[in-house]
Amino acid sequence: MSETNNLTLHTDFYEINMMATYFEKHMENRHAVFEVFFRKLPFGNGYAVYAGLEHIIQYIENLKFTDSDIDYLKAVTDYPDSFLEYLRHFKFGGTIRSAYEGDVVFANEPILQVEGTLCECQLVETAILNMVNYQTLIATKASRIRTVVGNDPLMEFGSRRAQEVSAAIWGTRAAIIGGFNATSNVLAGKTFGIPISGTHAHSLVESFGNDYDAFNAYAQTHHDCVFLVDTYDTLKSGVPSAIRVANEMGDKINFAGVRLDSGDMAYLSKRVREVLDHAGYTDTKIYASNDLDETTIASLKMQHAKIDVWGVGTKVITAFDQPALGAVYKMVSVEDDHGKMVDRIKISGNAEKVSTPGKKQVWRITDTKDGKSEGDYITLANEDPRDEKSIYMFHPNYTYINKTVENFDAEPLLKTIYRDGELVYDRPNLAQISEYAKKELAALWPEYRRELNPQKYPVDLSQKCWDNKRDIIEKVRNYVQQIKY
Ligand SMILES: Nc1ncnc2c1ncn2[C@@H]1O[C@H](COP(=O)(O)OP(=O)(O)OP(=O)(O)O)[C@@H](O)[C@H]1O
Ligand SMILES: O=P(O)(O)OC[C@H]1O[C@H](OP(=O)(O)OP(=O)(O)O)[C@H](O)[C@@H]1O
Ligand SMILES: O=C(O)c1cccnc1
Repeated sequence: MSETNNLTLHTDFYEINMMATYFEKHMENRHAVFEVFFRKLPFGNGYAVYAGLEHIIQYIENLKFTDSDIDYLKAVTDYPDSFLEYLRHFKFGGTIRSAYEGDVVFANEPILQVEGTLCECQLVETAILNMVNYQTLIATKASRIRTVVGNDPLMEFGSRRAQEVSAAIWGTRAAIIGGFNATSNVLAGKTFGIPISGTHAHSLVESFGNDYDAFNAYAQTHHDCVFLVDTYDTLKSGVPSAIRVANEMGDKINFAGVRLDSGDMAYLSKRVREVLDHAGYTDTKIYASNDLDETTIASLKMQHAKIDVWGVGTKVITAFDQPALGAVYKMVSVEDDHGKMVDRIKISGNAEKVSTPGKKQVWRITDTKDGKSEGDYITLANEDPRDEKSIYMFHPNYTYINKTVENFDAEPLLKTIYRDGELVYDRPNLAQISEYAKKELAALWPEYRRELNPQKYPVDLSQKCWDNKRDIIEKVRNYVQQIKY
């Protein structure tokens, strides 16, 4: 959260162990390129909403082994003093290219790239994956919920159920990127400038022992009032007590809403709406909470529930139905003994798991006429489709799925955030990021956006990228065949 947080040791031990080996073998300054990608979209969604970059920037800004870090490593490892001294003076001097927070991203394409010395690339793997994996997952879950909620206000209520403090705070921020409007978490509000929003708990009513006294007391201490009406009996006691207090207080309060937190919310919301309207409170909103997610909300919408404001906690902040995104960080190119960059691959028996070697760029291809998405086109970093009149896009594994695209615009997805250790990215605020996210999502065809069984968005390789991959697979195959032990 705080800019002064030093998370340098927030890395897996094996990263520093590899750094020690590179250092001993005088390879620490070899140039390398690593890329982050995930293999499968979460929740069966048609896209993911990228988040995590702000925390990565805060992490990189504070990346430094402190004296106490060095003392700790000296105590628990057998690292030679020369390596510990190297760590003491370690400074991140690499280049990071990344999607922007709020970008829609897809499986099997690089969403972040780190280029620098072998050592610096290796050290940052764990923290970068930690931040991108969690925040992208939450932003995507939030976006699914936003899809079914339409334009209704959507509040994040999850802090009490989040996987500890940092997840609550950064998860809330990610939920805002995914389309939530406000949070109940006051620290997240202060830290990121998120609007804070809140009603009251059942304990307020229990403290007074009845709805009327509790609402009355609340109304005497707050102008804007949303009363939680389900503690004892929503229709017999909760709503009538809220109306009585509102009538008595008149203009002294803004009777903004009532909140339902249990029972059949389709039935109750319709009945409560009738009662409020009948009493003349047609502008008073009905809030709903209680284990909501995109499925229950879609169902409530289908039942024409009269709910105006949605509070969602557990299911968004914990990404309840899928606990991890599974993004990985893979080496794609490294300097050899002769100072030449060689592309690297990770082979797998499963074609989908074979990594795509080489430093790459992802181009978002859109139709010039309507700005709508045609697909993503992965090229080697030195290719630029903007120089071409038409591009041939084909599926990397099923090459018979292909198309030729003309009259297109191509926007690079990976933008430079750090150049040689220097932050060159002008960071937008969270409100700007969520506006951007909304705009990017709108550029996707609705077929990719629906939350149930969406169409698969094309993520294709350029011919050069594909040829490079095939050549390297061939080389690895030859190498494996000639091994004799
Ligand atoms: N009309 C409805 N259609 C679909 N789902 C609903 C409807 N009304 C409520 N739900 C959802 O059904 C679930 C009901 O949860 P639960 O069994 O805890 O019932 P409850 O009435 O809230 O009881 P409790 O008082 O113990 O909280 C919640 O996830 C809620 O959001
Ligand atoms: O259900 P979620 O989506 O996670 O939303 C947050 C929940 O947290 C509160 O319940 P809790 O029982 O913790 O406290 P309460 O006494 O205020 O009802 C609130 O009433 C919601 O039901
Ligand atoms: O303000 C609320 O209504 C609220 C806050 C946190 C959790 N549940 C509800």
